[in-house]
Amino acid sequence: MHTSPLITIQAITKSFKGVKAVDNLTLSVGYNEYVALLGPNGAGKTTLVEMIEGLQKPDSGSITIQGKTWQKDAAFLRTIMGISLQETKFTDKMTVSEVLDLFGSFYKLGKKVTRQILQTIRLEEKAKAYVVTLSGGQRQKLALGVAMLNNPQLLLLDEPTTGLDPNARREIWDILMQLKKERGTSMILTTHYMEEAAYLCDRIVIIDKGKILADDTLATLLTSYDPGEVIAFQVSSPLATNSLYEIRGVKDVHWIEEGVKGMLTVESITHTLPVLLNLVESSGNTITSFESRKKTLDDLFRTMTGRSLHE
Ligand SMILES: Nc1ncnc2c1ncn2[C@@H]1O[C@H](COP(=O)(O)OP(=O)(O)OP(=O)(O)O)[C@@H](O)[C@H]1O
Repeated sequence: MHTSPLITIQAITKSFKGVKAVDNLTLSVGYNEYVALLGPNGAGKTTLVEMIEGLQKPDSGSITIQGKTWQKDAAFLRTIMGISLQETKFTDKMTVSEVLDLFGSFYKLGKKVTRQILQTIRLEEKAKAYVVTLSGGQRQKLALGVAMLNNPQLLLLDEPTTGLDPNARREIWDILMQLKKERGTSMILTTHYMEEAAYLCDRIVIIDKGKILADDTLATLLTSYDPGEVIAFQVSSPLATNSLYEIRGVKDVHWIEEGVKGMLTVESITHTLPVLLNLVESSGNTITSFESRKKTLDDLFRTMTGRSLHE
């Protein structure tokens, strides 16, 4: 049993030309814990991850990993980390197994280990294929294979499935879940995909402007921070915002197109819906599209910041 977390980050700040990319941020990550960093472009995710990786130095604050710091124990920290950067580039002139053997040789690993990794990342049938011939998903799997060669305690993955199709994404998710179960790995993952954070991670940390807005399990984030349900709708002619706020149980009105296409956050769909339909019909208006659903992390983020995660 570990008594202290794997990573302890205390009040770190990093500025670029007066802009605080990471702003007095405190966070810890436990052993065998998977944590997702979720936030819009420019939120500070990459800067935070690069400081944990030792690629950037905080202006102030401290980072300890397994009780060690980059200032004193860089060589040790390198041995416990597996890193995959956004869009890893490998030379096209090598085959898949040559890439794994080359990186494996840095850790003095024999071919037996690299064959095992090839199996884990499910690229055996591509062992002799040149990197240039691989699909996007296969390249990402290879990058993951390289990141896991040294059997790392901590995996740091920057958008590992961006741009991949759902099947390739799912395969990478399976590999990561297998690692968690079989090797007790911890992971910090940055992503723009809520489903990815939800599927893989024990905790979700929402970041904006270098600060943590929320840090919790998905279930807690969705229930206790901002409970409610969502009605997304479109009408044929404009509705007044006031008239919507007058409906009992409506907590928020967000227009995608002012007056005609919007989303209501409501306490209960079953209570609000009949009143909404009545309001629309009694004014001779028509609903042209309609969808009701539970809240998502994107809704939560919009409530917190007024913006979407995907802007
Ligand atoms: N080397 C740098 N020089 C100047 N500004 C930087 C540098 N690196 C990051 N920034 C700025 O710091 C802020 C945070 O950037 P960062 O790349 O960490 O965000 P991010 O959340 O990873 O975004 P994305 O999802 O787009 O990768 C941004 O305003 C960015 O422009």
